[in-house]
This record gives sequence, structure tokens and C-alpha cells, in this order.
Amino acid sequence: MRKINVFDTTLRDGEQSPGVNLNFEEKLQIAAQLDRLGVDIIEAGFPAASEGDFQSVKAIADTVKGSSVTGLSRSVKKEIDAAWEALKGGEEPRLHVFIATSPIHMTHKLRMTPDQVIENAVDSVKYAKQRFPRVQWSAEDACRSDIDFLARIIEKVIDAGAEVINLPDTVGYITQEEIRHMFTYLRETVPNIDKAILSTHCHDDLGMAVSNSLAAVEAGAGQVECTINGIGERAGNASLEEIAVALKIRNDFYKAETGLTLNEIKRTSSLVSKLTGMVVPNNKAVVGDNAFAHESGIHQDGVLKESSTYEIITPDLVGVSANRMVLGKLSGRHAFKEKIESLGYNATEEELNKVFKAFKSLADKKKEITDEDIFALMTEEKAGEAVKYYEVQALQVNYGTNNIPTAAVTMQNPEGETIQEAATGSGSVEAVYNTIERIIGGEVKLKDYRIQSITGGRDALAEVYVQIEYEGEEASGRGTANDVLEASARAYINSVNRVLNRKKWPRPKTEKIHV
Ligand SMILES: CC(=O)SCCNC(=O)CCNC(=O)[C@H](O)C(C)(C)COP(=O)(O)OP(=O)(O)OC[C@H]1O[C@@H](n2cnc3c(N)ncnc32)[C@H](O)[C@@H]1OP(=O)(O)O
Ligand SMILES: CC(C)C(=O)C(=O)O
Repeated sequence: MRKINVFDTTLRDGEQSPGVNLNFEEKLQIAAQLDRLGVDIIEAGFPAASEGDFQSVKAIADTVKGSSVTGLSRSVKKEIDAAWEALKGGEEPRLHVFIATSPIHMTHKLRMTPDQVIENAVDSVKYAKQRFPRVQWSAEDACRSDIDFLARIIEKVIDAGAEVINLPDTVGYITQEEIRHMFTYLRETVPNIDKAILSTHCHDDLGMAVSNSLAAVEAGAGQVECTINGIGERAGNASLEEIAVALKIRNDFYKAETGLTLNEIKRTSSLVSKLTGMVVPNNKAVVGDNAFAHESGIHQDGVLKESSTYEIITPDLVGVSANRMVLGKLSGRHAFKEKIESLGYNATEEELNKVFKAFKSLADKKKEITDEDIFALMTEEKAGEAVKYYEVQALQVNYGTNNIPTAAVTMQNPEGETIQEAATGSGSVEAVYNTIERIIGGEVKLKDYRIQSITGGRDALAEVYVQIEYEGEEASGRGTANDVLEASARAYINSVNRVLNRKKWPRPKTEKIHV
């Protein structure tokens, strides 16, 4: 069986999804889970993009030991240097350097001739090879490039030292037949192609990213680039879970396999969804809530008699467990610790104490504590803001059908002072947000507000996601609580704190020195 390397780019292309911005702790948490899932390569970010990206790529390279860690760079010396500084502590430093090869990108965006692009690509790979033991080169917009030009440039970058050649469908344009032809033609035409692994990276603009990736595998791709839940720029990237499970279930056809621990898929999907705020649709293949649900009588009858009548994937293959309720308010610390570990977390003693306290207080209010509740509490703890500039201490809301909603909020400000304010609004949430805005003393534009319950039932935890603009920066925020107004306040403050944390690591002014 042919082994296909899985290159996960959730933390780079996935983070390019509009509205997604992960903080340092969240990126580390996702990287650790990707490592548990067993992806071969984690693209941890774009080190030259900002100090924040640099620091998170470095921390991931320094700590992740199973998967190989890479970072993206333009064909620019300074960016390759920055990537080296971020990645050099890793076990197998690997660079991903790219330049566009399609006529439309070369002419209008790069304003370079094809020969200049070849020279630039070769120089940047040679420059990178002076530092990195492994270099991957990508031909951005490969699928709209002239195939003979691609063949020419690929031969030259392989000679310069590139070991992986990635051929992205940057704008999600290609069809399955065309991508199969592209990979086959290049394998037959480029004389030194056997010295490199060919890789595919598909976008989902026409909803064909997964099938195109699988078609590339059929035609000889040895690496697939994808993201958890298919998140990514515009309509997203090929989704890792769909490719991995298709290769597993249809290995009779593809004759290829990944090295993934498939029963970590559901957990990874939930973590990424929670931390990015991008909800997984119920009907999403493999990880959607309905993926294993049977509604109609004939189907239910069939499944009860023999599950393979209507189920080609068993839920446990991807880590979906039927058993929900486990712990309650009388549970002790040992059982709780074991539960946390079974959910894939390694908690420090301090984290465990904090989450155990939160669990006990939740158990006082809520009858059943499910895995999802514990997962939410632990994620909140692990992904707390780097610095909590503002913190909500108390909240009171007065609402009546014939009254103007009024909120009173007590908060701690960055100087450690306790401040109290009150304000009204057209609804309770607006009253809370107007009050918080007064305390912060700046305008906060609310661009998106979403609420969901973590489990079913009237006592379910509420989870609120917001998208705001504050001091010229956009940020998302998340808050979880028993009460929807408290969850709303937490999400709002969380997003403001993210803006303030980001301002600690501003995007540097880059000097453009092309290789
Ligand atoms: C298909 C993809 O997903 S590619 C990855 C996309 N991801 C990102 O862009 C996120 C990170 N990006 C950033 O933080 C910024 O864009 C930076 C730091 C990389 C560059 O910022 P700036 O220097 O302000 O340039 P800006 O983004 O406005 O413009 C891009 C420039 O890079 C050039 N460029 C684009 N791709 C490449 C490349 N692969 N190699 C060299 N130059 C390139 C463009 O032609 C343009 O050059 P110009 O300024 O001479 O016209
Ligand atoms: C930089 C490359 C790999 C990319 O993300 C794309 O072309 O979509």
C-alpha cells in the first residue's frame, strides 16, 4: 500500500479564513492535537508575517516532536531567514517557499517575466538549502499555469535542492480529469521528478477540493495538503478528515493509506471548530453531527438489522463515541483527571485544580456533565488570553417586557482597578455591551454574534462567539457560561483582550528585498 504524507495547514491556510484569528495558546493546543492525530507535517504559520506568527511557529517547532513542523515564506531572503530563526529548534527544520507560476499572477501580481520567476525560484531554493535540511517548493496557482513552463521550472528547483514539489489549485478551478492529467504529464515529462515527492493542495471554490486531491493521489501525488474541517482562504481547503477517511474506506480503489490515528479525528475537528469559532455544519461528511444519524424508518430498520446496510463508516473509526454522560457532582479528582486525559489533554496540576473547581461549580448547576462540557471547560482554560487586560467580576441585568433593559457590570481594568458602570440598551445583550464599552472607554464595533448550546437540555452551557473591531483591529472572541448573558460578556471581553494582546506583537514593516 502506498503511504501518503498528510501535510496539515490548518494553522496557516486555515487561519487565512476570514474572521479566524487564533492566539498563541490556541495554536499550541491545535498543534499538539494534530501531533496526536499523527499528521506527517504541520504548517504552523508564516513566520515573517508578524511577531505573533513568528513566536507561535517557533514554540510549535520547539515543542512538537512527532510531526515535522514547517513554515511558509515568500521567495524573499529576509523571510527565509525569519523562517529559519523560527524553525531551527525543530527536529527536522523544513521550509515551504513559494512563488506564483500562472501567467495571470506573474503578469499582474508579481510583474515578473517567466524567466525572472525561474531565476527567483531557483535562487530562493538554493538560499534556503544553505540552512534547511528539507525544502518544499510550491508553484502558486499551478493549476492555471502553462504545463510546459511548470515542467521547466520544476526540473530547475529540484536541481536546486527542493525535495517536495507542491502544485496548488490556489483558486479552486481545476477538474478531476485535468488534475490527474497534470500530475501524470509532469511525472512523465520532468526528467528528475523521481527525486521529489509531488504534493497536492486544493481549494474548494467549486466544491471539488477533496475529489481533486484524491484524483491527484490517483495520479501519483505522495502528499496531500489539507485542513481540519476544510477551513481556509475563501471557500476553504480540502478537508483532512474527508480525504483520510476516503483513503481508508476506499483503499481497495486508491491503494494508498495515511499514517493517521483516525479515532482522533472527531476530537481534532471539535477543537478546531471551538477555537476558530467556525461551526461544523450538521451534514458535514465524517465530522458533522448527522454523519452517523439515521432518521427514516427503512434506514433505521436496516441499521438495526445490520449497520453496514446504511453505514460505510463506523462512528468509532473517527472517534465518535455513543457514550455521553460520565461524571457528576459527586465525582472526585482522580476520575476527573482520568477523564481529562482520555479527552487528549495533558493538564498541569495548576490547570487541573482550576478546571476541577469550574467542573464542580458547573455540576452544582447542571445535572449531567458530558464529555463536551468538560472539553469546553478545558479548552477555555488552555486557550485563555495570554494576558487578561480586562476581566468581568460581576454582572447584573434588569429586563422586563415593559422596561428598558439595563446592565450593571463590575470589571477589573489593566491597571488592576475595579470599575463599575451601568448602561441601557435595546436588548439585554446590547445593555451589557454598552456598559462594557463605557468601562473600556473606546468604541467597539460588533460585527458578528453567535450563540449555541454545548449540549442539549435546558441546563446546557451556552457558548457565544463574537467578531469585533476595536482600535482599528478585528478580533474574534469566545465565552462559555451557564447563562447566555454572562457568556456574551465573556466573549466580548475575550475579543477585546485579544486585540490588546495582539498589539504587543504588531506586524512589522517589511523591507522588500527579493532574492
Ligand atoms: C496563496 C496563499 O495563500 S499565499 C500566502 C498568503 N498569506 C499571506 O499573505 C499572509 C501573510 N502575509 C503578510 O503578512 C504580508 O502580506 C507580508 C508580510 C508577507 C508582505 O506584506 P507587504 O510587504 O506589506 O506586501 P503586500 O502583502 O501588500 O504585497 C505582496 C507583495 O509580495 C509580492 N509577492 C507575492 N508573492 C510573492 C512571492 N512568493 N515571492 C516574492 N514576492 C511575492 C507581491 O508581488 C507584492 O509585491 P510588491 O509590493 O512589490 O507589489
Ligand atoms: C502558498 C500556496 C501553497 C497556497 O496556499 C496556495 O496556493 O493556495
